[in-house]
Amino acid sequence: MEWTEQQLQLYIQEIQMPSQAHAEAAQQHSDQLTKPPGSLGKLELVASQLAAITGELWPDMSKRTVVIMAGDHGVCEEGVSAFPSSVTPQMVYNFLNGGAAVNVLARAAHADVVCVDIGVAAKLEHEGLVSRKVMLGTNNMVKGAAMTREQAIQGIAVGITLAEDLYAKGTRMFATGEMGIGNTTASAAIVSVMTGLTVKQAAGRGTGIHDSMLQHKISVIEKAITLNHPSSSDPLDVLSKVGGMEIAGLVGVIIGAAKLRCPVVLDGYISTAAALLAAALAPISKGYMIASHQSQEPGHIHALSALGLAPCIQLDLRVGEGTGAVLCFHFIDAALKLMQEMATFASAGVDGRTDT
Ligand SMILES: Cc1cc2ncn([C@H]3O[C@H](COP(=O)(O)O)[C@@H](O)[C@H]3O)c2cc1C
Ligand SMILES: O=C(O)c1cccnc1
Repeated sequence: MEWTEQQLQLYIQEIQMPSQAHAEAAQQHSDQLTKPPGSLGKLELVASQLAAITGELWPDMSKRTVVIMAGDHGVCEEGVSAFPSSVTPQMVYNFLNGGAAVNVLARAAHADVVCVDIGVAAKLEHEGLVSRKVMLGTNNMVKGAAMTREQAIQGIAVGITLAEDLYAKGTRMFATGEMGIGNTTASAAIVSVMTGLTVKQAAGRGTGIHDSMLQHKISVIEKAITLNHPSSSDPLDVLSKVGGMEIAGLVGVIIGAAKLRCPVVLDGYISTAAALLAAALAPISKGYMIASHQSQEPGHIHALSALGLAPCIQLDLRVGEGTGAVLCFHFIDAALKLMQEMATFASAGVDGRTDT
């Protein structure tokens, strides 16, 4: 089914604010546990946020899914990645066969992996693949728009309907993952337009490009922005002109998760570029986002702070796929377990503070 822009806006209007009352109730409980108040730092904050999101004090987050959106980028013909576009479909099969980094980390974190072909240039067939191809790779953004506005909306709709389907099958927590050679170029363009960072600040080494290729990548992104004039006040314009189809899909997953009152754990730079667009389209969705980690891409921390988010962990990751987001599930599990299992000052007979 094709979505119109109006349908998307109507869906977005249904997103509810996370419940401040539940956040406060969770914080009050946390303050009664046998530790100095606030001393568990982000673990306490995440537990309160989960209560606000779900409306339950200790929600069951055991059914969790990392959604890997895969798409190709026309801009790769400019030479912006250390690897060829052929790696995108090859890695899709690797995900489906369980051999990628994200698969291993997902098994360790008891998470399901769902891989979606939303815009891979090659024809893909595998019984485990979710085939939702909107286009055969984006157009080269230095020659025109990466995709049409309608295709951007279709990509978002794919992400939303997938989130709805997964929710119907029991998923209560989402992680964003992606695969698409060239997608740190599209992400840097989005981050630059949406945050006002210069392209030089927003562009990083992606798969590990050397200095001269990085300079070239910066000039390619600058050229694409000059040619297409994406409007920072119109996220669909930015997505269609300098985005990527897997990024469109992730915008949809984020908006869908927010509408479904589920936390959505963001991975690295590409996921955060999608989150900037989702937040611009649906500001309330920000309350449903958890920033998992700080990527080695230099613009990532700035993109996160533009969203008002702070990463839970810093492991020098620069692989994407959803790896950091899935690792963060362990941290979230720990936060919930502490809240449920720690003794209170009263139950353990521990004296409270005396300085008040
Ligand atoms: C084997 C391999 C596995 C990956 N898994 C994620 N990425 C990551 O690298 C790509 C982005 O970097 P760039 O913009 O420089 O192309 C994306 O596909 C991202 O998911 C991979 C890249 C490679 C080569
Ligand atoms: O931050 C990321 O997610 C990232 C960084 C480099 C390459 N691929 C992904």
